Amino acid sequence: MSKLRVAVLGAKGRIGSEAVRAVEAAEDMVLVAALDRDDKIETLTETDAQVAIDLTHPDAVLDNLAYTTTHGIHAVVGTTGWTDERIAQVQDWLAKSPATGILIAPNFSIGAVLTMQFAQQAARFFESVEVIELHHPNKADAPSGTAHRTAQLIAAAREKAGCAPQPDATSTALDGARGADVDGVPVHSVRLRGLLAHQEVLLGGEGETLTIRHDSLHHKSFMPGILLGVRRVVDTPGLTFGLENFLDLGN
Ligand SMILES: NC(=O)C1=CN([C@@H]2O[C@H](COP(=O)(O)OP(=O)(O)OC[C@H]3O[C@@H](n4cnc5c(N)ncnc54)[C@H](O)[C@@H]3O)[C@@H](O)[C@H]2O)C=CC1
Ligand SMILES: O=C(O)C1=N[C@H](C(=O)O)C[C@H](O)C1
Repeated sequence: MSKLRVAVLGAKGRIGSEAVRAVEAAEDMVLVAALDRDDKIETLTETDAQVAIDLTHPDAVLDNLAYTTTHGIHAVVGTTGWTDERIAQVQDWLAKSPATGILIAPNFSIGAVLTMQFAQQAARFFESVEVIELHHPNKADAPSGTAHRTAQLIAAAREKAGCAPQPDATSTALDGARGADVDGVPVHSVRLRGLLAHQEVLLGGEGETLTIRHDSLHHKSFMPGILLGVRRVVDTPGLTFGLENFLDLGN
């Protein structure tokens, strides 16, 4: 069987450099390009890349996807900063290149994906839910893509179940003290040297709390998810949002 021809964008970055090593070590893949900021994206077509893994920056990812989609190159995207408008733009490009697949995953680690699933499952049983994400201080965006997605999933589950808005009697607060509001769910961002990527979902009800916590302690935690995404995206045309769609989670 021929090997998948894979390129990494953001190859000199924290997660991109780990992805380069993971692709090189995968027996069913060959790394055809490892590009960073000053390299020309045309290298993707020159090297006949089948899949591009984008681990760059929210300011760069859309231009990269415009190129890959137009040229029929599948993409596995870990870069964050997704809004409804940006996703709609990607859908427009895909409509003109219907055989192309794009996977956008807010988080490639299995533990983080399960955290989102468990939080979504638990959300309707508790009066209050808040999300705290904790990352290294070099991170460009806040809140994290994972926390944003977690809060959206929680809010959707609560709305579907007809939950009342969360109680909060705060009448005076310093700006930011109650976090960012994502669809009614407060999301708090901590940036601290020594951390990598961590998240807690706090759920509270009468006389009890439930805390769901996940810790990524090394960038290796994201690699099995990225490699799975590469293997699956070539046979999955259109946009897939979330690695859970490629995992058999039984729901
Ligand atoms: N979905 C997931 O599981 C994960 C996602 N991420 C996300 O991946 C992104 C990168 O994170 P880090 O590696 O920590 O950042 P980083 O700053 O260490 O690396 C980003 C790299 O992309 C390069 N770059 C910028 N623009 C580029 C362009 N147009 N073409 C090619 N390369 C370009 C930069 O020079 C840099 O080397 C962030 O959005 C982060 O949130 C990070 C870890 C896991
Ligand atoms: O920047 C990071 O490091 C990470 N970014 C992703 C996010 O914003 O959720 C995934 C993980 O948290 C690591």
